Amino acid sequence: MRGVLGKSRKMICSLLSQAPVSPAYYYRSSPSIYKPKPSNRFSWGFLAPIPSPAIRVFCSKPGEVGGLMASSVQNQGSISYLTQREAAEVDETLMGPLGFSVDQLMELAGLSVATSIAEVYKPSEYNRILAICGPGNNGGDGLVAARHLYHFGYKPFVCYPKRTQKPLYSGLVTQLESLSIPFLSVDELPMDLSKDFDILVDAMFGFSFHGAPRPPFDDLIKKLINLHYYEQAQRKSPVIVSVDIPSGWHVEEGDVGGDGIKPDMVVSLTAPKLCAKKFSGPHHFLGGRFVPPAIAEKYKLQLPQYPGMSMCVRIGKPPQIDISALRENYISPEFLEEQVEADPLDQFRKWFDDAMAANLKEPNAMALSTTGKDGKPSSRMVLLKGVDKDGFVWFTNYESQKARQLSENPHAALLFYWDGLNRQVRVEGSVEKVSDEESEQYFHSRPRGSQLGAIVSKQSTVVPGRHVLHQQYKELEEKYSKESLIPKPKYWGGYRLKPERFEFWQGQPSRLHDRLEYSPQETDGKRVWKIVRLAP
Ligand SMILES: NC(=O)C1=CN([C@@H]2O[C@H](COP(=O)(O)OP(=O)(O)OC[C@H]3O[C@@H](n4cnc5c(N)ncnc54)[C@H](OP(=O)(O)O)[C@@H]3O)[C@@H](O)[C@H]2O)[C@@H](O)CC1
Ligand SMILES: Cc1cc2nc3c(=O)[nH]c(=O)nc-3n(C[C@H](O)[C@H](O)[C@H](O)COP(=O)(O)O)c2cc1C
Ligand SMILES: Cc1ncc(COP(=O)(O)O)c(C=O)c1O
Ligand SMILES: [K+]
Repeated sequence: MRGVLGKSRKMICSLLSQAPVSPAYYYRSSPSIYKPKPSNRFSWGFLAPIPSPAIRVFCSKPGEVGGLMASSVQNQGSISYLTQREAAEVDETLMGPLGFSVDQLMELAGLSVATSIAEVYKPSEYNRILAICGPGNNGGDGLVAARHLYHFGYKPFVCYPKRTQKPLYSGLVTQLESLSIPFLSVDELPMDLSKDFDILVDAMFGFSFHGAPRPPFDDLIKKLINLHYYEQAQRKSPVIVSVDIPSGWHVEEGDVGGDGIKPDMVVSLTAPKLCAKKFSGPHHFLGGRFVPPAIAEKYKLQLPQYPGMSMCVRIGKPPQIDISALRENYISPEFLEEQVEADPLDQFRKWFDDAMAANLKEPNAMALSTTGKDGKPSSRMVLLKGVDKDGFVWFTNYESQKARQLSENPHAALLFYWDGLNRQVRVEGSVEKVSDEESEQYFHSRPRGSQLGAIVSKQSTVVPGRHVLHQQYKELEEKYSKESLIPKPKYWGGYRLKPERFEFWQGQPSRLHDRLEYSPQETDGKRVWKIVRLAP
């Protein structure tokens, strides 16, 4: 595989176009409607000459996508949908000339399903999962997903009535058994699935489904359909997550009779199949982050970008958000008086180190709140650039709105929020400018572009347009092109807040948070920090 992928994309394409049908396709666990395979009908060369989109169809409207999880939402212009045949061709190409094994693809597919579920349904609220797995690779994806979900903190159960006797599948079963994940037979399943499970993973059939579902899957699908009636009767019912295809749906036409299952989430794999256009549930995700550019190019596949290192990406319209229902239940270690540092600065450093270790983005970003003589507060983010016994330092423009307010009222509040650690730190005190030398020194440590930016920006004044800033920046770039040192403008420098009060907040369940406040006290002529607990 490394040999093939190590070649240039051009070479891979030509290699693919000559490739015979992959024998690997036959290694897949289950028969499919494409067997027996004609010798070259589904080879790479078959699709290549079709000039215009056989595969790509329509898309969600630009701008329509947005939503709950910034990390996972993509605003795609267009997305390709695959026919049943094309899905199988992509599959066989991946596992033929591109050197993937079924095990690899299944592992990545199952992981994508698990991460998609975890993006939407938190284990604290949706814990009990039943994965209903079919006889083919869709079922295999379900088995893999169940294992990952276990490790993510869910409690999975598996119903796998038609087992495939291949090492890949028996291995997946053994792995689940070693985690003591219960396997339930169809008879052991309750008539009504609504009471015992929070999430039902529908991994019965994928893109090789055809005809009408045969036993025992016909009844299993009915059980999922029945849940819809509980929902209509306002009874709590588990959510249904369909892997790749809602089982029982026609792979291209969708829910033809309108009486099929109505999943809450579909996780399309590799690329959505045509039936996914008919999906109107709230959560449509794409998984299977393994499509090499050569395949995407050759098939003119338009797929969304996966954000960061994510294994899944939300596609389609995001659900309507009920803002009043957005909430987290914080679960953290206890934060007790006995454990905290006597000096709040040491405590701050400890928590700051934790935020660094947790890889949080810009843990030094803090909200700075000020008020002028009118007493009207205003807040904005600034970056902490130093902290020691003398206080908390940041840099800014001395003619900005905040600077005006600080000149009128030299008191301010700082706020750090470290999401992921469920922590907040509040610092309040008096503010003064840092020395000119300190500002000079810091100014020259900044990237050249930021130094020029500081000269350009008459911070908080009205600008006629972005072009004005760019023009001035360009002129300054030329002006200083031969100078090694850019002079710091006199209107730019630092402030230092000398703390008079600290509060360390650690989020806890049921809103019973820990809040420890430090305030200075004179004892025997000595200034010490008094620590008290505040009600949450
Ligand atoms: N790159 C990719 O594409 C990747 C694909 N991946 C996954 O593979 C899935 C496709 O897998 P697949 O080809 O094994 O077929 P799948 O749909 O699971 O089931 C076929 C089985 O169902 C049976 N069956 C069919 N109709 C039936 C009926 N009416 N009633 C009862 N049984 C019926 C059929 O039996 P047969 O009819 O042939 O006798 C056969 O046993 C795909 O959707 C995705 O999830 C990922 O793992 C990785 C990347
Ligand atoms: C994460 C973040 C960090 C920022 N850091 C600074 C900073 O260190 N100094 C600064 O002057 N502005 C910084 N800004 C911009 C300020 O939030 C603000 O827009 C600007 O200082 C003007 O505020 P004012 O009009 O209230 O004076 C930052 C903004 C963000 C979002
Ligand atoms: C206007 C402004 N000034 C200063 C800063 C702090 O930047 P630096 O880290 O380069 O000092 C920022 C950071 O976002 C900023 O937006
Ligand atoms: K399915």
